[in-house]
Formats: sequence, structure tokens, C-alpha cells
Amino acid sequence: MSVQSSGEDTRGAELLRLEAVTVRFGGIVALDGVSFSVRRGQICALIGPNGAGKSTLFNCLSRLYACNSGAIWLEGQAVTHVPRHRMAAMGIGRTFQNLAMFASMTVRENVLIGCHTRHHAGFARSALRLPGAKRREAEAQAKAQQLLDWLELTPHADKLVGDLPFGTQKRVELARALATEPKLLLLDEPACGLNHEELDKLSELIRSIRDRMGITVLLVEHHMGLVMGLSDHVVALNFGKKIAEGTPAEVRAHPEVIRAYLGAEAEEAMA
Ligand SMILES: Nc1ncnc2c1ncn2[C@@H]1O[C@H](COP(=O)(O)OP(=O)(O)OP(=O)(O)O)[C@@H](O)[C@H]1O
Repeated sequence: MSVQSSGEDTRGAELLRLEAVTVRFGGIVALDGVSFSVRRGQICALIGPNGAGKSTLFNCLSRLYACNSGAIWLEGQAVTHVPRHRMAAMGIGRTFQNLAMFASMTVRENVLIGCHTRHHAGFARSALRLPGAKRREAEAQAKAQQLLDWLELTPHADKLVGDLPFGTQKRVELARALATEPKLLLLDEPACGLNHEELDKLSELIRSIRDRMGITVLLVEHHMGLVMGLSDHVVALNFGKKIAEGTPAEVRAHPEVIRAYLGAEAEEAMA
């Protein structure tokens, strides 16, 4: 798998910035003035108890939800009002907690959809047999094959996604998200539903997505072992507000985080 080359070393520069993002559902404030940044090349985790606002934040980043106020920038460009279907082309790819794929299509077809999503004109050009369509189709096929090999999906390439075990389906969804060539990959609970063996491989895989493909990762995850061992930066939410951010060690020791997860007694016990 090739490393993305930007021509200059931009690692460490700000890739994503959220400023005072607020989302309300009727009387519920799901996100309340949340601000933070993700730097290029980081693996950043978003944590918080159930209902903290993590999924709402992901849905804002992929434009499934609109912000009531605040702003989101990717590489300094405002994406707060970019239409949903343009987000992949802007460079934000994602996976979903409950998977979102075409179950009655094959693994290869699903990954090819990712390739064509990135190069928006792919389908139309192919259908109209416009010049270059054949070459682009061959490139998409090659890229899909590269991803299938890398994610050990080649033996399943011609099977229907719906017939595969959950862990394998999760890898297909990841392959499809990677096929869109994102700058920022949003992983929604990647550890959820995986067995021990699959969990062991997951950290390694996410690290290699960052290191070998040059993709910045923002993940929502409840599995604290995975978050603490993998992340460079952690942002903690509770009741829609950011309560802490920093290194895994800093966030784990933060009194507000301890209180959010374990209750006030735990904090008193640790004092
Ligand atoms: N579409 C919606 N309509 C109404 N309320 C919503 C909607 N989506 C989220 N909420 C509410 O917003 C708050 C934040 O929910 P959200 O799903 O973002 O939390 P979360 O941190 O992802 O939780 P979990 O870890 O359980 O997935 C909750 O009170 C939730 O009930």
C-alpha cells in the first residue's frame, strides 16, 4: 500500500478544527459549544459515556446532521455547509457503528463504489464511454485489489457482503472508506463486536493506516484499552460538552473524566 505524498512534510499541521459546535434536538443539547483540533498524522480518540454526543459529532463531520451554530474546518476550508454527498471528495471518509454497506453486492463491488465515490465522474464517464473511462476503470480495479489484498479480503472478494461474518464485514466497510482516499478517516466504534483475535489486529491495522497510507484517524471508541494504547490525543465529552483533552495519560487521570465514567465517589476515593 503506497504512502500518500503531499510533496511537503505537513505532519503535525492542523487538519480538522471544530469551533463552538452546537447541536440541539428539541430541548436536548447533544453538543454544547465543542471546540478541538486534530493534527495531521494523529490518531485521535473521542470518548465519553453513553449519550455524551460522540455520534452526533461524527454525524456533523459527515454532514448527516447540521450544526445549529459553530463551524468546522478541514485544512482551513469551512465544511460546515458542504453538502453531504461532497464530503468524500472533500477528504472525509467514515465507517459506521452498525455498518453501512450494500449487503446484496459483493465485497469487490462495495470497495469499487468507494473508488468511484472519490473520483466523482467515474460512473458517469464509464456509462457514457467518455475518453479515459477505460483507464480510470482499470485504475479503480487495481486499487480495489490492492485494498482487498492488504485487508486480507481477497478470498472473499466475490462473496456477497451480507453472507460474511460481522468482523469481515467491518473490514469490507473499512476497505470501502479507504478507497475514497480520505485525508481524515472517522472510525465509529471499530472494536465493537470483534473477537479477541480481531481486536489484537485492529490497533496494528489503524496504526498502519496512519503510518503507511498517511491518513489521519479520528475514532469513537468505548474500549478503553484500545483507546489508551493507540491514541496520540484523546478528547472526552460528557453531556455534550468537552470535559478534557490531552494525551491518553492526561485524560485518564482527569478528575472530570473519572467522575463522568465512575461517579463522584471514585474521584473522592482517588484524592
Ligand atoms: N436524531 C436524534 N434525535 C433526537 N435526539 C438525538 C438524536 N441523536 C442523538 N440524540 C440525543 O443526543 C444526545 C447525544 O447522543 P449521541 O448518540 O451523540 O451520544 P453518544 O455519545 O454517541 O452515545 P453512545 O455512546 O451511546 O453511542 C443523547 O441525549 C441522544 O438521545
